[in-house]
Amino acid sequence: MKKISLSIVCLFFIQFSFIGNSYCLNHEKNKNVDECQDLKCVRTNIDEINKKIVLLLSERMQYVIQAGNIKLKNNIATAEDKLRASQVINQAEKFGIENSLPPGFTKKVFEEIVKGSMLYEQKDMDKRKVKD
Ligand SMILES: O=C(O)C(=O)C[C@]1(C(=O)O)C=C[C@@H](O)C=C1
Repeated sequence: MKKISLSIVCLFFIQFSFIGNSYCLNHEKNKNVDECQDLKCVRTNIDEINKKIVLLLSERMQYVIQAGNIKLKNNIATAEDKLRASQVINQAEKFGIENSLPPGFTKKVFEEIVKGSMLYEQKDMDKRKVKD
């Protein structure tokens, strides 16, 4: 009942006010995990975290592309740096464990991130090589 009346109030707000609009559509966002007691709330927050992860990956990729630019300037034609890649993965795995993630989880995620980054960096470097 409480939910239905809140929805009616929200429908009214969405029609007539910007502040009400954002409150009604966003009030489940950024709830801490203990405040989230239903799947809808949990999934709303997971979706928001996913967006933050994607934004960080996009920012990271800009630095990866810049690494490729610097390599080309220094006459290095290969994006892959195996030593650095394994340092990045091991450092992330250690930090993951320190932050309560299951062993091996962060390693797997970062293996994919670093491999995908390297392939995209190489593609971009090859494109530039042809152009210059
Ligand atoms: O540090 C570099 O040289 C990069 O190009 C970045 C990066 C990474 O994603 O962290 C990508 C490819 C290399 O194999 C190593 C590391």
